[in-house]
Amino acid sequence: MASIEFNNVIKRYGTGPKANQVIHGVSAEVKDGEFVVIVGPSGCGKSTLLRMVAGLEEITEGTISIGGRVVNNLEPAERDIAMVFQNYALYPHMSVFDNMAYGLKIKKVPPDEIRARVDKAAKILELGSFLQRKPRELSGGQRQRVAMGRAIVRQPQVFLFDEPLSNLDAKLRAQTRLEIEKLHRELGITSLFVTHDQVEAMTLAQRMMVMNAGRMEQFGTPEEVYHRPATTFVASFIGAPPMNLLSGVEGVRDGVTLGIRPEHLRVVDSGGWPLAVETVEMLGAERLVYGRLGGAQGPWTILRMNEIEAPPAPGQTLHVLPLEDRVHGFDAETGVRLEA
Ligand SMILES: Nc1ncnc2c1ncn2[C@@H]1O[C@H](COP(=O)(O)OP(=O)(O)OP(=O)(O)O)[C@@H](O)[C@H]1O
Repeated sequence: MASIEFNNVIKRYGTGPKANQVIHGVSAEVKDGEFVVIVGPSGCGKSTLLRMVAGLEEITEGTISIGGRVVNNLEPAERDIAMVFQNYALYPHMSVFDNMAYGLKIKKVPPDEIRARVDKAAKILELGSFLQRKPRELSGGQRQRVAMGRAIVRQPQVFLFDEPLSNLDAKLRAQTRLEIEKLHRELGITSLFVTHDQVEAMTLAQRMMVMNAGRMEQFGTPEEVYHRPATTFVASFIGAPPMNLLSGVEGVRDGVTLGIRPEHLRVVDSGGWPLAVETVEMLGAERLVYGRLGGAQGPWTILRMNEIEAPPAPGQTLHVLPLEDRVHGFDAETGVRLEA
């Protein structure tokens, strides 16, 4: 096992005046044995970051270390990592056993040991009864487990996952998520997991790295990121529906954007801010009320109500107030969190 250190990592594609810088100086340390999720919207640079750790992409400036050793100039095979991709890339003509054993055979690991390692991985992943099948005889979730098995048998220092669940349907995704969590609990191998899905990030991560346009906006536990977002970007990216970001609210000084999660707005009998209701969405256990807050600029303000509360009608004006200790303040210009 090993830590992973990013030291002012910069990535440019191309050279000269046409160069396109996509990672703008990322510094962070992933601790030995930690499960870290890199999350952000499409194109923010998360795969590029992962591929630089893997050695599939050159590091333009700065360094990446694995276990205290700078790996910038090491070949992928010398980095002691194993990568799981979104398209499992199994060999179709080989059995599950041979797919998992292949990398070890190439490395001339003795057959007894190959058998032992594959059996152990198959047990952890509950693939024991599928070892003689071909990939086409497996479901998508089982194939993804074989891909993970292939990574496990190599006993790497680091696991790298690039959106491994995005080809699975919602139910299987949730199930495989639990399996990956269990895998990490049992093996404790340092893991970097890339996804654009914030639910996946929140549920899997011990810490998450939230990326936006090639910069790391926050690196913290899911609780920290959710309860103390460092920027308005993080505030609106994590959480669905997103945090309300309000400016021009009565009693709030200029230059401050207020952040309030939809579940932290409460309807009050009188006083409070007027909210003109436009639509109400019924989602089963809860309702989302979309409205315009008096004086506030920007998009809808969203209020989350549980289904037991009487729903407002479109056109009605509610009076709402936030829970006092759940109001976030951000610098309107920079988007950075204001303390106090
Ligand atoms: N080989 C390349 N040459 C030039 N630009 C590239 C190359 N690969 C990626 N990029 C650019 O780098 C930026 C980051 O891409 P990257 O694939 O890392 O994003 P991502 O966050 O993983 O996105 P997605 O979730 O869509 O995969 C994008 O703007 C992309 O267009």
